[in-house]
Amino acid sequence: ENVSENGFLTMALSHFDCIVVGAGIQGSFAAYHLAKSNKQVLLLEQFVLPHSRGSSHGQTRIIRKAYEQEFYTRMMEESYQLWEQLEKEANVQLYRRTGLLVMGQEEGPDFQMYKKTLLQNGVPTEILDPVQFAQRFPSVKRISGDGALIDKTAGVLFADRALRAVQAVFQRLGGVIRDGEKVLDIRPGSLVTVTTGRGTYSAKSLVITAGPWTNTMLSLTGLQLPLQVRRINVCYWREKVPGTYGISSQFPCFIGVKSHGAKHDIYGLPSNEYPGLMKICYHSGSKTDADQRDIQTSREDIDILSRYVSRCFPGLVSTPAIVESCLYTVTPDSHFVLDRHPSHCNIVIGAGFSGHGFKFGPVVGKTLCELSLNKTPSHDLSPFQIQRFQPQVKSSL
Ligand SMILES: Cc1cc2nc3c(=O)[nH]c(=O)nc-3n(C[C@H](O)[C@H](O)[C@H](O)COP(=O)(O)OP(=O)(O)OC[C@H]3O[C@@H](n4cnc5c(N)ncnc54)[C@H](O)[C@@H]3O)c2cc1C
Ligand SMILES: O=C(O)[C@@H]1CCCC=N1
Repeated sequence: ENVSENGFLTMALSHFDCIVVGAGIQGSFAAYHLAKSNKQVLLLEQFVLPHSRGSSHGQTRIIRKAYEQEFYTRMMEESYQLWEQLEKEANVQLYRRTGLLVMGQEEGPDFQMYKKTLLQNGVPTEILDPVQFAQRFPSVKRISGDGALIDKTAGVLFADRALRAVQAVFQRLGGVIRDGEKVLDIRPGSLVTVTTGRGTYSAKSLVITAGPWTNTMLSLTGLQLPLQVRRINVCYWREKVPGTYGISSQFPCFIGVKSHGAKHDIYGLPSNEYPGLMKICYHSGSKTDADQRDIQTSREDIDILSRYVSRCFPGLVSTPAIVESCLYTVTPDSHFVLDRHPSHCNIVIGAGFSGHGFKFGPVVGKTLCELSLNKTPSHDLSPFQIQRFQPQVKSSL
């Protein structure tokens, strides 16, 4: 494989400053920031790109500053700026502002935390009383006792387009993507050696952003993190009158905070990618294995969604018209892992994005780049350290 068109061995290409494993949104942004720091970077992806087997595929994701934890809201300040920068570099629209409607038990701790974080951080926010809610959203039935607010900064990210854009800019900066090339072995050391099905490469540092395959990769380095892979049913619901909940009718994204007795949040995006269909999902799913996800194990989440849709969204047919699938890689506290490997400081790990990492892609990529280049991280990484899992972290050697 290391033979160029004119027959010379291209040995020079097999050594890089940094190798990134996994070309989902996090690995692609890590590679992009490393290339911007003038590093020679190799981005390895097991599947031929684009693919729909991980967590970063699909047309849309929610972007928002509304979070229960302030550290995410603060990181999003920078993430918005970096998304805008990528839009300019790639000359493509990646974000459309819609606002985010947050609904939840008014006096409950979750809803109160969203409200507090938004207000304390000066995020443009509207609080709606029941009368204002009914006037503004006649097509949504508010659950009695629910409060409602709008994060006005929120909107939709065009996910597939974003992934293509960041990879294209990375390549324009001189970065190398090798797709259809699965990493089979990792040898830690002052130079890390990575073997794929097609060749062996070395680098001063390695970034592992393997999504649902993270523990498979980490087992090659003697580490296991407490990560669970979950299959998410991505459900689209037909509008009885097309456009009722449409992006063009200024309908917002929404989060129903543990609504209607559900253990997890329910969230949705206005109809857009499939005309006449609104995407509404449950923020959990059945445990699976990254390579076994197509074996459906449970429909419990779809039943919860159907009940919610029929109660709160009377303008939708309450059985899904399309069900696609996607994977979450979830940590015990739902916070990310952004850290160095505990035994090998030149191996950096970005994992466990727990179903809410896409919007942070640019800032996560920047952080992984900083860790990999031994720079001081721009954000406080204490919520994301591996040591918080002790004693659940296992050595697999
Ligand atoms: C249904 C759904 C809805 C979501 N909604 C939102 C949302 O609204 N807002 C938001 O911010 N986030 C959302 N998320 C979460 C977000 O999409 C993920 O956090 C993010 O995509 C994770 O990206 P990743 O790069 O870590 O993983 P992935 O995209 O899975 O990338 C990992 C890559 O590593 C590759 N890889 C693995 N092993 C190897 C190997 N051995 N060799 C080479 N390559 C390898 C994989 O093939 C894959 O391409 C949602 C997720 C899902 C599933
Ligand atoms: O990250 C997001 O915004 C979405 C909606 C809430 C649950 C998870 N993903």
